[in-house]
Amino acid sequence: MPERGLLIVFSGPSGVGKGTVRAKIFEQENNFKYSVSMTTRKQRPGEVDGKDYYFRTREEFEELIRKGEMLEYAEYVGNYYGTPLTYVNQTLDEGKDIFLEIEVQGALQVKQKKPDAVFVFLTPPDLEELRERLVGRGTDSNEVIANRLAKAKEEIRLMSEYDYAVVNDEVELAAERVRMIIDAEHFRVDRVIGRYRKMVDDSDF
Ligand SMILES: Nc1ncnc2c1ncn2[C@@H]1O[C@H](COP(=O)(O)OP(=O)(O)OP(=O)(O)O)[C@@H](O)[C@H]1O
Ligand SMILES: Nc1nc2c(ncn2[C@@H]2O[C@H](COP(=O)(O)O)[C@@H](O)[C@H]2O)c(=O)[nH]1
Repeated sequence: MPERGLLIVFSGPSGVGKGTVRAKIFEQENNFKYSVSMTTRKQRPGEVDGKDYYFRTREEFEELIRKGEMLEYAEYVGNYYGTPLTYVNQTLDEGKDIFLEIEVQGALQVKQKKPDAVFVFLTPPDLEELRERLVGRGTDSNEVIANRLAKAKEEIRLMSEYDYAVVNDEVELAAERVRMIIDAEHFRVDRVIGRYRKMVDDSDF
């Protein structure tokens, strides 16, 4: 049996740069898998179904919740977002690391169900910079931006639930910090001890 992969939960307020930092990490790292989320939000121009998100109706999403097929889900600013369970479990069973990019309510559910996951919170240098990033991205109305900023304050208050806080001042630096955290997590004694115990138990001398 391969050692189980690492489940990395990557959160932070909308617009902080999670997607941007994740893309930078994935440029240099091809051992990770990415969990494509499901949402009922409207598809933005350029977004691809099955790559950026699985875009579904509320009815379809609620049916999957009923069938127990979501690892976690949350309502965020009027839409459902969630993580399909099967792909995550399959990937971990294959011994590969998997990256979830999700908001805080969902992350707290994962913490209950998969306590050995690694929880990383990406922070903005300050709230004004966060607002500028949301405005600069140009994907949301002023009303949606105001709602997302209000959510951001709640989310930052819950940062203490995470294992690591990484500031996204510069994309390259933030990506390097997250990579270092993941590397270090691979060397945790509780992850490798089982292999060494077996080696010692099975040896003839
Ligand atoms: N370090 C940075 N410095 C300046 N701008 C940044 C930085 N990181 C990301 N951005 C910009 O901020 C905007 C938001 O980034 P991104 O879409 O990656 O955020 P997100 O956290 O994934 O948002 P959401 O949670 O809503 O999906 C983008 O326009 C991106 O180019
Ligand atoms: N709980 C979950 N949150 C998710 C998931 N996928 C994305 N998200 C978060 O939702 C907000 C808004 O995203 P946007 O694409 O509309 O800007 C953001 O914080 C995402 O990280 C998920 O599967 N579960």
